[in-house]
Amino acid sequence: MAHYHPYLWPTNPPAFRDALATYLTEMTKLARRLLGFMAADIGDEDEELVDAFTGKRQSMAMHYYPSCPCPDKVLGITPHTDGLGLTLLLHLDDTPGLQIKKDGRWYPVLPLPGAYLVNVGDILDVLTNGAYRSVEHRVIPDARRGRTTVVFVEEGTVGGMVAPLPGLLKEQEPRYRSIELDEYVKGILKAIPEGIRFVDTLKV
Ligand SMILES: O=C(O)CCC(=O)C(=O)O
Ligand SMILES: [Fe+2]
Repeated sequence: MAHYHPYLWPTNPPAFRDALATYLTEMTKLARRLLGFMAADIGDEDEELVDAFTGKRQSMAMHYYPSCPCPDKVLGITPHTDGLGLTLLLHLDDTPGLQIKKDGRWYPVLPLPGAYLVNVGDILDVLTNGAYRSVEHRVIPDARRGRTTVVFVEEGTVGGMVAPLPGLLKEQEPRYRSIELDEYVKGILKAIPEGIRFVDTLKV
């Protein structure tokens, strides 16, 4: 809990911070379960993937995208892959807007009532040695309706390193070189304005 900073959130309405704390607890449990499924899927029997995320930094954001009369002229969020580990996205309404890129084309990802959108970030890509690929996405505003989302993000490392899980490297060649988390974050911040994906520079 060293990174827990509830004072950053508004005090009005009065129940807001408590509700967020409960939400964070439940999201942490959901993330653990999802990572357990992913670990089983990639043959990570010791659940190194779950350990990589346990007790690590988490963050949350709430996005509001106002409607825009010229949606083809602006972007809600520019194209990117999530730089950190695992993103869980909740739609608070049924306004469309999120798109993912596949084979050079953009495809809409429509909100489903009661469903979370699980977005693989670059660190999860590295930890799983490329088994789970991070996905490029963007947000387009809607012409008539606003859109609100809640984003929960977790970071993962192997002993402070952004690196393929050691257990996987017993039978696979590393697809990424290892780097300390601090250096990784500095790398991302430098790469964004240059329009490059830092994780691409780690590929071997
Ligand atoms: O609000 C959304 O639909 C996407 C947000 C997003 O891509 C992000 O926060 O990284
Ligand atoms: Fe994103």
